[in-house]
Amino acid sequence: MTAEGIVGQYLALKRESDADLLAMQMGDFYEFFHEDAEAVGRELDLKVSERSSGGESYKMAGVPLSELTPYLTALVERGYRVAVADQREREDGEIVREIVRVATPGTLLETTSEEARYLATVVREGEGASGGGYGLAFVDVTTGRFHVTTVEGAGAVCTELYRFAPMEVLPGPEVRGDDDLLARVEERVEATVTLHATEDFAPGRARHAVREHFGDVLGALGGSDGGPARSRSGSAEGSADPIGGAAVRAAGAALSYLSATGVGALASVTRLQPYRPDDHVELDATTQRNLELTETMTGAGRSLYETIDRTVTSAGGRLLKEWLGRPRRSRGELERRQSTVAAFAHAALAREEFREVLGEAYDLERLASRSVSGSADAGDFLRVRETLALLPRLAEVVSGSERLRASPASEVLSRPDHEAAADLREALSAALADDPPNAVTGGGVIRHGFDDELDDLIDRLETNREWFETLDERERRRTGISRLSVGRNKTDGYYLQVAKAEADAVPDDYEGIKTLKNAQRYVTDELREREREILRLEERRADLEYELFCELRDEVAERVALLQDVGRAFAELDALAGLAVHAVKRDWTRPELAEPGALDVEAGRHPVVETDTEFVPNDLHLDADRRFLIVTGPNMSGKSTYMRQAALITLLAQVGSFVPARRARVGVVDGIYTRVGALDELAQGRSTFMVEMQELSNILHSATEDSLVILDEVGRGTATYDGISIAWAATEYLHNVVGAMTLFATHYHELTTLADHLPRVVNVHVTVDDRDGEVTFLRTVEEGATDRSYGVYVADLAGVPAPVVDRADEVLDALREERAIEAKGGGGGTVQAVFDLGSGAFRTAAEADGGSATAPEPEPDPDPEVERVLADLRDADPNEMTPLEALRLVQDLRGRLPE
Ligand SMILES: Nc1ncnc2c1ncn2[C@@H]1O[C@H](COP(=O)(O)OP(=O)(O)OP(=O)(O)O)[C@@H](O)[C@H]1O
Repeated sequence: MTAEGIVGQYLALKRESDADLLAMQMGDFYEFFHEDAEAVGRELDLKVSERSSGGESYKMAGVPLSELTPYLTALVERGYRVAVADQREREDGEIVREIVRVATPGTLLETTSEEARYLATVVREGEGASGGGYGLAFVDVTTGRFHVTTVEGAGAVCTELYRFAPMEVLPGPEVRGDDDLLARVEERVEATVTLHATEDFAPGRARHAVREHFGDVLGALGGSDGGPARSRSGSAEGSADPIGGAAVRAAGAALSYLSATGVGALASVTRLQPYRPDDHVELDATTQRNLELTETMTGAGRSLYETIDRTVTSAGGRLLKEWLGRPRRSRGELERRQSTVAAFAHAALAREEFREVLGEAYDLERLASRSVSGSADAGDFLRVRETLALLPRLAEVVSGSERLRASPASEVLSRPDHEAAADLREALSAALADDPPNAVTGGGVIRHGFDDELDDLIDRLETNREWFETLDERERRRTGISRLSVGRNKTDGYYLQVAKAEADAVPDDYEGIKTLKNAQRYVTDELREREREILRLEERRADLEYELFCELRDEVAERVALLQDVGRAFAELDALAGLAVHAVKRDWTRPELAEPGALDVEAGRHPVVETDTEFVPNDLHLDADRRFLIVTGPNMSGKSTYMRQAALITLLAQVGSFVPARRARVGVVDGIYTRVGALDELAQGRSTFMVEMQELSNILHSATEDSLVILDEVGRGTATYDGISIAWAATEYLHNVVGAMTLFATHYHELTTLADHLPRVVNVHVTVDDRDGEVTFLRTVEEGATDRSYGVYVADLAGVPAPVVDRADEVLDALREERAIEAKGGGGGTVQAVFDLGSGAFRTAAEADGGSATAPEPEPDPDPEVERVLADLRDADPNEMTPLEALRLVQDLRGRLPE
């Protein structure tokens, strides 16, 4: 075919696929043309050559067939979707090329990273404005995990997307037009957005895809199979059914996409795991970022995950990370995890032995996926075998320790089918050679004694090879030629080589095939015959071994669920044992889990800050009567740390971990909401105040009385009085209406007075010692408000000249003059109070109106002379008077007043 023909074919195939790049096989290479070649050259530093044909020039870049995988992986990991077209010879001899697969970020099996690689689909029920029910599916083909759920509202969609951090997102047809949602997704998640065929999102088709893959799972899960939402527990009012119609559509579309991209990974997805968002603690995307669970806001320093991760396997690390993003609400499950952590924490010797054995484990979930997709090699199966062999060893360690034996660890370990695992292990041991080569097609993979036919082939091969090995000696003896040797190479095959000087002595049956400078090469009939036999045997052996290997691969693929079970049990125990190690190392304590609405921490610490600071522990107490703490203290005193510490202790407790405290009692929360500084939005050029208000709005809408809310300086992004007003109103609302446990750090000293009038608001402050003008941060949190207004105070500390500081104080007082805010108490019986910014104190509403605190006296009729005095006073303009005139006026007016 001409070059134009090839390029034409390339472009036609490219048009056929919606991939970003196309790799097309041409003989021993995969080639990219035109812009694709440029993109690949740029991304992978690959040489791009300029060709021309028929007056047209085009760019071209290629990679050898055997090296496609690493290049493909690198491109896909950079976010490209790459179609692969293979070539094949038709019966009539013509070479045809067709796309056999599309490698995409969410379907990539050959990944080098240990991170989870989720593909997400998002659909919305019905047309119309955004909001309403959404169905979500998350599938990781590298581990076979497949989660589906239904959520309400676009915010919840972002929350779930942030939790799973997918590599690729497939928006359903209704979501594609929702620019707002897509923009939010793009901002929060670094994923490739792919527009997959609309028809695969259609309810009937999607349901069919789910049924075809999983069987009648929808009925079994108690799902409504597309009908009205029905909850599994039947009790959770208002919460969406995880496997309702929208979720089925999302799941079905994900399955269709996996099968359309042709990676063969679909088979690794063995179970559909529906979940209800309310199984987990609500942790919106902002909060996950603010709490720096898996990455820090600035990129510097260490995240919570990096600080506490002591797992010894990559699957364990992945699971721990997932847990941190999805804390649980079920006390039963949490107590089970805690008991396991406690057992590992106490049984130090057994724990270390357990971890040492577990450290030998390979990533079984990943190996399972490779096995079913057909990409596993013999080395992978050795790793499967070795990892399965750890199961009885780990069981032995557990049963050898009284504490571990009595803990849920032994139940976790007994979940996978040990007998089936042993059978598979034996099958692999029996079949696999000890040190098989990577290539599965060249022989040497299957163990001697596994298959009679193969053994026979190998024996015959050996006999023939031995014949060749001893041939030189035999021929030297037979011919008397001393410089005679036997060799083999690609072009000549086996041959006899005789030094030229002795060439005259060769017998008649020697047939010359090549003349070299100093030697002559020969073959004989028998040698040819033996050679043909060896080639035939070698080929047959390779074929047979490959056949046997494929049978083995099928056998392993059939046990994919078993491998996943073992892999998941190992991951879970690794995560829990890792938490125990950290708990012991940092002297953490097992928190008591309690009903929602209480948080009681004695000598608590911040889990990340404590690792690199001489940390000053602090107490924290919240309960039904003390639900709202206003935290004051100068900049840098430790307010944020104290509040984040509260959130992180709660979160860790709801992951099942121990917590950094001497003692802790944690009421299980339904959500953690935070609103803290706005570093990153600034970088994105958005209005910080707008973002702040959106986040506040989300908290006020979403939090419940079972939630924990952390507010750090809300209202700071606008004019002071607007800021105070918003902070004030938010406090009232959270206190009176929402009732969430709240910690609110503020520099608005004015707010601290709210504690006197809202019954459940309490002031605490972080102490500093500022005697002798030297400031020492004490970091202890004490009851009561600070008696200072810190803005001016900090200016003073910073060395701003005294006249400026004094003047600032005066201006502040002037600003506050005559301004008063009414504090609204919750419930009918609460006294309405008015806050006077001038005096910094509350008065009752009656006092504020000018009366006294007691019952108001009836108003006397106004005296007409007094009215006239007042009228004259109003008309007087002090700016037009000299001081003497003003003095006279005052004297005059006073004289006219009745006694
Ligand atoms: N209890 C503590 N023990 C030791 N160091 C602490 C403690 N609390 C906070 N710190 C350290 O003090 C520094 C300031 O803390 P933080 O950011 O919480 O202060 P802040 O009062 O919120 O400041 P700002 O008002 O400026 O936001 C941090 O570097 C932190 O590591």
